[in-house]
Amino acid sequence: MDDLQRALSVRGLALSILPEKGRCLFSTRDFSPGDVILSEEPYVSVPNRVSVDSRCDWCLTTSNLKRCSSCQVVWYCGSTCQKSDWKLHRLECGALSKLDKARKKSLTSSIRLMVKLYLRRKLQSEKIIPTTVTDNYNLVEALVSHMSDIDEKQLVLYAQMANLVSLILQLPDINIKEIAENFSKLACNAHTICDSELRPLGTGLYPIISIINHSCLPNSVLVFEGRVAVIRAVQHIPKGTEVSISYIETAGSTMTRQKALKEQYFFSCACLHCIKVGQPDDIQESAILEGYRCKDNGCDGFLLRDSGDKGFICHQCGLVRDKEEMKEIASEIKFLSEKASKLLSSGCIL
Ligand SMILES: C[S@@+](CC[C@H](N)C(=O)[O-])C[C@H]1O[C@@H](n2cnc3c(N)ncnc32)[C@H](O)[C@@H]1O
Repeated sequence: MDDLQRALSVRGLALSILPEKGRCLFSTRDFSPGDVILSEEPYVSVPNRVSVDSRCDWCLTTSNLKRCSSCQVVWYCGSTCQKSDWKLHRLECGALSKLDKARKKSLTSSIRLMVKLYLRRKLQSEKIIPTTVTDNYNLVEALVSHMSDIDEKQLVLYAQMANLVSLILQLPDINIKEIAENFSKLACNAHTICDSELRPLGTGLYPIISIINHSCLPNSVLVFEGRVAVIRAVQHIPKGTEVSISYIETAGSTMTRQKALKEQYFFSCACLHCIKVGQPDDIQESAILEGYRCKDNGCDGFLLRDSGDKGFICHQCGLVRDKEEMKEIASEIKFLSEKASKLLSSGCIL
């Protein structure tokens, strides 16, 4: 911990713990908009499984790919990327080569990410890959898992996935429960690696960046430069401020954001945006973003997502419309607007 604090303090950051949020990063100096606060290589990463194109397992490009002739699963764009990944892929290749064709085809990104996580841990513990204060498995151990919040169905799924990982790895002393817990950690800590146009390329685990908490009014943003994750300030961050990013699409109503955060990250956001829930400007903003007018008996209120997630409730007359009704309304609106744009483009409406 002291070594990590020292490494962070060089960057103008400090690790702290808040009772309501757990670990967090604070600034120990001022940052200006655009400043790079932190950048991190992934502890492990995998390309997305894409139907037509494959991606280089190291840099995630789709150009000049050649498949590993031995395992027939992993692709590289050239010898530089292949060499960078070789120590880990040598082990992974041996494990994947033993799988039959159908199993190889059904390998998901999450399974591959977990296999790589355990192989990297093994290589670091055997000192084949060096360990540093910002690149070690202890940082993965420290991640939150929310195991006690997960429902039974999800736990069963994680246990099945853990069994598959264990079958692929064939390592002695492998702990299925620990692998299942690591799947839960990935769910609330791994990041989707995107290109500059926000197209998803892969998934990576960045254990230092994973210390950063969420705000719907964040002072920083996570972007990717290739596989490197970069945290940049989007506003002036004075010394002594918590660094925050947004985990979700912020262009949603307060209830929609709260629902997304609760479902994936198991917390209720209490940022300055969220505490305004129910206030006139929050209702106005939510109505613009979600766009349903009540219109029941001429009511001019807005249908907004209800906090209990039953459906939508009119803030003016209190009418509740359940999710099915809202789905029907949404598809009717879609149908009508498609019809209108067809008529417009055919010149029938002037
Ligand atoms: C990626 S981790 C962030 C670091 C985490 N606080 C820790 O102790 O490792 C995500 C988890 O942090 C907590 N968290 C993040 N942002 C929060 C917030 N604004 N309020 C409360 N908890 C938050 C939630 O438990 C969430 O699942």
